[in-house]
This record gives sequence, C-alpha cells and structure tokens, in this order.
Amino acid sequence: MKTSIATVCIAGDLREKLAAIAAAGFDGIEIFEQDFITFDASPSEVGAMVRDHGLEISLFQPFRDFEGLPEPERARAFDRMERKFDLMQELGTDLVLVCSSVHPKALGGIDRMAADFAELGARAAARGLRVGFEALAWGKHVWDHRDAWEVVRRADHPNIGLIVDSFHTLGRKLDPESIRRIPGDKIFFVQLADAPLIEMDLLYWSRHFRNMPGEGDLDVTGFMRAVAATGYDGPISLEVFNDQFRGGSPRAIALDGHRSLVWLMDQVKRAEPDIAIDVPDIPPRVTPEGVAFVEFAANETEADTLRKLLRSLGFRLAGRHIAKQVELWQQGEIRIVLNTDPEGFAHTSHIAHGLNVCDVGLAVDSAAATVERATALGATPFRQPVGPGELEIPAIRGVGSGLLHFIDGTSDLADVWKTEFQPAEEPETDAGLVRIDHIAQTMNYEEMLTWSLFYTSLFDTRKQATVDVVDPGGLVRSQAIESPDGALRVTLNGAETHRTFAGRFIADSFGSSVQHVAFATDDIFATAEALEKTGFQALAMPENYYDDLAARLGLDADFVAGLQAHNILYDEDADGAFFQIYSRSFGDGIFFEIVQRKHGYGGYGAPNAPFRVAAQRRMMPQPGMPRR
Ligand SMILES: O=C(O)c1ccc(O)c(O)c1
Ligand SMILES: [Mg+2]
Repeated sequence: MKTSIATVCIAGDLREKLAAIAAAGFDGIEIFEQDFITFDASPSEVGAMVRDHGLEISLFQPFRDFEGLPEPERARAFDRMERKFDLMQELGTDLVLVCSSVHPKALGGIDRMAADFAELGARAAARGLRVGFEALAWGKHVWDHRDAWEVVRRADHPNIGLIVDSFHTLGRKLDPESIRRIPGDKIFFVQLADAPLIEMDLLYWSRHFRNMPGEGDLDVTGFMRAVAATGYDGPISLEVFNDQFRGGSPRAIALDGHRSLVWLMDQVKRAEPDIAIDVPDIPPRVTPEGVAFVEFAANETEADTLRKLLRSLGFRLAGRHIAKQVELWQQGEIRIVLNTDPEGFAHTSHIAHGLNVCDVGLAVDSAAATVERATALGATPFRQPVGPGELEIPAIRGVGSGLLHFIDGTSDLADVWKTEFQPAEEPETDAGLVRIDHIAQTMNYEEMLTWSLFYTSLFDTRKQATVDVVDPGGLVRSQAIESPDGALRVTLNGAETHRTFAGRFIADSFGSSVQHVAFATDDIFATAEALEKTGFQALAMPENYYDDLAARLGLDADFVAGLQAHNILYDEDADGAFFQIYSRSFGDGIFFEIVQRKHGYGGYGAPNAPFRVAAQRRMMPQPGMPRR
C-alpha cells in the first residue's frame, strides 16, 4: 500500500518539504496548490523535482466551487478547470480533488451536480485525467460522503470517483461503516487525519487542529477499516492542517506522519484479518512489564550529590560494573544506574546535557520484537561496542536525547545485573520504596504529540486526558500514557515557555528528557518516618496548602496534621486516594517523587501540581541570592 502526504502538513518551502517527506519514507505527495503557486519554478520543473526525490504526485488539490453553478459561473468553472488540467499534465499527475462547493451561488440537486461531473469526466478522459469529489464537512449542499458518493454514482463516468477524508466524516460524527458498501474502485483517493475532540466551528477545527492518526480522539482506525473493506488499493494520504506542524521541524513532523500510517495500517490489518491488506507484517504492540532501570549520566561531583540523595531515600549501593565506572543502586524492585564512565553514550550525553537521565530500561516480553516493531515505526536502533563479559542489550534512541533499552526474561538479559555487576556487599537498607510508579518527561509543548505517538504506537498504552498545570511562569500541559495494568506509566509535560520550572529545565539541560522519577511505596507514613531517620529533606509545603486541602476535601484535622508533619501531598478520585512526597530538586531541576496509590487511584495528583511547582520555584536560586 502506497503512502502519501499533503504538502500543507509541514513547514518549509516546497524543496524543504520534499526532502523531509522523502527522508521519512513516503511514496508520494498531494501537491497543495498554494505550495505550488508560492514556489518559483515551472510546473514541469516542480514535477521533475518531486520525482528526483523518488516521490510521485499522487494528487493535485484543491479545486473549489465547481459543481451546481448557474451560468455564466458554470462555464467559468469549466474553463478554470481546463487551465488546471494543463497544469496537472505539466506537473505529471492524473488526479485532482474537487471539494464540495461553498459558492454563494451554488445550487443544490444531486442530479444537477451529477450532470456537471459527467461533463467534467468527459473532459478529463480526453486528457487521460481523473477527478475525485470530496464532501467538505462545511460544504453548502454536500457535506456528507454519502451524498458525494451519490453524485459520483449518478455521474456514472469512469474518470469521476469519490475522495473520502476521515476528518470530514468523523468530524461530522458520520458513521464510517457507510463507506464499506461503496465499490473500492470508485474511491479514487483516501485522506487521513485525526483531531482532538474540541467543540468548535467545523471549518476552524479542520484548518487548525487536525493531527496525525493516533494523535487525536477520532476513530481513524474504524474509518480505515471500512475503507479497506471496499477493496480500495490506492494511496493512503495524510492531510493534516495544524498550526504547530506548519511551524515545526519538517523532518520530525514527516517522521511522525509516516509512523502514524504504519501504526494505523497495522491496527487495521489486525482488526480485519479477512481483508488482504498490502502492508508488511510487524510484531504487535508491545506490552510493557515495568521499568527495569533508570540510568543517570553524571560527573564525580554530581554523582556524589546523587549518591547522598539516593542513600537518604533508602537506596543502597548494590553492585559495581565489571569494567566501567557504573554503579547499581537498588531498593525493592527499583534499580538506579549511576554512570560516570569517561566513555560511551552516557559520557556523550553528559557533555551535551550535564547530569541527566540518559537511559531508561523497560522490561518487555521480547526485547528483539520490541526493537523490530520500533524500527518499523521509524525509530533508530542503538548499538555501542560491547566489552568482554558484557551483554548486548537491544536498544533504540528515544524521542528526546535519551536511550531506551529493553530487557526480557527469556534470554540471558534477565541476568544482566548478575553478569555485568559485582555485588557491593553493603547491608540491606530500605525505606519501603518498592517499584517505579511513573517516569515524567519534560519537553517543549510542540513536541508532545511526537512523544505520545511514539509511546502509543510502540506500546500497548492509552492516553489520559491532558491537564493544564499552572506555573507562575506559564502553562504546562501534562498527559499520562499508561499500559492497561499500569506497569508502564509515563507522564509527558509540555512547557509553553522557558519561564516555567519545566521550561527552565529544558533550557538549562539543553533538551527534553526525564525530569522526575516517582517511586511507589505501600505505606507512605512508614516511608516518611523511615526517611526522617536517613536525613531525607522533603520539599516543604506551606500551611496554606494544608488549610485548603482540609477545606476542599473535608478532611479530618488529625489526618491533615499527619500529612503536614511529613510534607505529604494528598488527593482523592472516585476510586481511591493518592499520597505524594517530593524531594528537593537537583542538577538542572531533576527531582524524585514518592507516591502511594490507595484503592485504585488512577491519576497523578494533578490538583497538587501548581502547589508543588510553586514550592519548587521558591527553592530555585534567585538572582543575587544563595539557594535556600
Ligand atoms: O479546508 C479546506 O478548504 C480543505 C481543502 C481540501 C481538502 O481536501 C480538505 O479536506 C479541506
Ligand atoms: Mg481533504
């Protein structure tokens, strides 16, 4: 199955767009007329430029306000189309999209429109060209693909077909199943876009908020299943109008687009096993089993700070690497790897970002299958030289600057801690931290969709609704991505400005990455008491917070006093309760969190986030003042 993307989807001039589209692996493009007109080269030069990139022009679009016009506008529309036919022939494409009319003079009537298309079909056929009719969700008379299909059916011309666009169908809440009964050879082209569910004017929503399949809330998979069932075997093409994408990195957006199509067609193929769909077989979405380790890159001074902090959190040094300056710190099932080695990826990462989480290890069923799926989705596999006695652990580059390693239980990989580390013989210590609850990654707001698509396309995960966290320096949008059983929980935090605590972290560490790691305890008060003995310094929460908490949730005074005594933050949802303790931040604003989930609490303490952020900001060094 061929893939295509409309040139409107991404930033840059036509040349930059083509380079990015070709590099991402697409087969073709929809040339948006605007992109052609603004480019200073002849149609045949543009056609050659596209083909030089190994791409074909799968569609020329849009042609507006064609059908249903009275004379003399009708004759004018045909003349106009003849000029565009000339252009298409010079460009080297045989298909044009006509979108349903919004012309004030356009008349209704299926037969009138069908007659216009029948005549247009004859003119197109004379030149060996084809015309596809698309129902815009806000068309004057035609705004439903079923009506567009009826026009095409009655036009009854081999050179006239239907174009379906998931946004117009799903945005109008039309049932995509109605597409299943249309003959596949009468569908000339398929455009795909997703969008977040926001109540607003259809046209505005379409022109500014579309996103890649899987990035929004529409059932693009259901739409594409119905299309696939018709036997349609033409290109599947992205047509995404999005303000951020237009100003984003052409390469990154093109890669996201290609990834979304690979994900989509894999979903469709699995859901419709009886339909022959011409896409390669790839391993299924991976079920994460947990976070196997979190690795910090540090220099010696930073490593000392981190060691002290880890000890104060109840961790112990569990092992030293057989060959490298790498330590393993452990508590419960939590493994923190501290890498100060002067060579390798961690060192390079430290040079670029300073103290940072350079690597996250995930436990999966099959590490090899995970890398295979990730690679099919456009991720870059990672390798570095393996020393004697070391294992080759499958890895990829994550979306930020870090790595993701995959550890499975079926091979020697499960024994990596025994194979590569010598026990440190330190006495067992414990503050009751048992496992990693979640990992929080911070990025610029514009990168959030890239990250969420990365996780949701590779792993069996779902997105929670986005919440806004108000930082005194601006908004931070936060979205959780979770596997069904919670074994992997990642929160994505998109900073709009560099004045927020999260934004400052990105600026100071020169890139997006893990800003905090949350450890789970099964008894927050026991943990808090243990931490008092180990010298842990919690982030101090103000009295105002506790007064409000008591009032807001109607809590018992003794209970609130207990929370306050240990700087514990608290939240409740319909199911259960949530307790949080924060560490002070270190490095460029990294911190740890300790959480307890009671009775299936499903969130992340979003109501507490503004108060936590404010407390962290109070601890930040102010100009001319020492850090408190
Ligand atoms: O917003 C528009 O006008 C427009 C144009 C062409 C399309 O294919 C489309 O889906 C929307
Ligand atoms: Mg369209």
